[in-house]
Amino acid sequence: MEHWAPPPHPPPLLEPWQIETLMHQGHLGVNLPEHLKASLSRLSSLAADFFNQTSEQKNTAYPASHGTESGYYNIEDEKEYLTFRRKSPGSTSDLDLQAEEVWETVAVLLYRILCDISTALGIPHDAWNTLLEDSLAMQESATVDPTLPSVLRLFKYQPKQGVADRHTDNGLLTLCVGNSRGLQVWKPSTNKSPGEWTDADGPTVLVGSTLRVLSSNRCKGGVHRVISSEEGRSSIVFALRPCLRYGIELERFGGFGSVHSRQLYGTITARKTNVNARKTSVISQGSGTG
Ligand SMILES: O=C(O)CCC(=O)C(=O)O
Ligand SMILES: [Fe+2]
Repeated sequence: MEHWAPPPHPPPLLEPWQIETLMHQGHLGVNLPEHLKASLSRLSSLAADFFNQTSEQKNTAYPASHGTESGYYNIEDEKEYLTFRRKSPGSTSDLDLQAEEVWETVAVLLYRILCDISTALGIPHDAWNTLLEDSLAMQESATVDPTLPSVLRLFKYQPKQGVADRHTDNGLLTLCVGNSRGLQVWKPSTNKSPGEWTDADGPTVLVGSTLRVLSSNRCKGGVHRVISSEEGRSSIVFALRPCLRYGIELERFGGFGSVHSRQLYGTITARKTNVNARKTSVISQGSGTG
């Protein structure tokens, strides 16, 4: 029998003009497949049930750990959010299972977009393999694995006060799906017009700083913020961040030399203030979920 090798990478997802737009402005509104929309909407209603519980129930079910990086976190009079980082062993709650399903589907979608970007930039698709190890599905683990920083976040912004300051996410790519307006993206200036904030147009993919750096700035970082709204807002955010276990040969990405992923990501995160933490100091350059 003739042997067929498996396809080396997933099939293209976006049109070349969409990839060009994403790389140029750092963000892009995307149409999601129907099955993912249904999956997100189930997660959104389970998230609403979760947020309707008492603080004690929320803190007990998902204790915060690693600062803002895992579990339930509440910023008084602003927003509350639940961060999934791993699958708790033995968990069978509907919310956990739905989060796991959304993680897998969105991670694969972002991986396909990463491959589309690679095609546009002449980066071999397998250059991403070590950076995505164990990240395309939620890993089961008793404790948070510091080498796997990807997160799925469910936000509930309070009416009139829920915000996130201007920032670029840290990771590779982020998908934000909100139930109403509030997310704004920065449109870079062109010859004809100055830069401006515009409302995100539905589900939005954002380029994170790690991808910007790996692409030697050929992909711009997606600058965004969340502004308050009368009715408040809920959103689901998945941030695909690099696995921090291996060195990266930068030649494969069109650069020079090599760097350990942990060092690269550490440098990127060290320069920023977390826009999802309680405010303690003046923000210079913010970073959010991704
Ligand atoms: O709620 C959103 O849609 C975006 C939140 C955000 O930018 C972040 O957490 O980094
Ligand atoms: Fe963000």
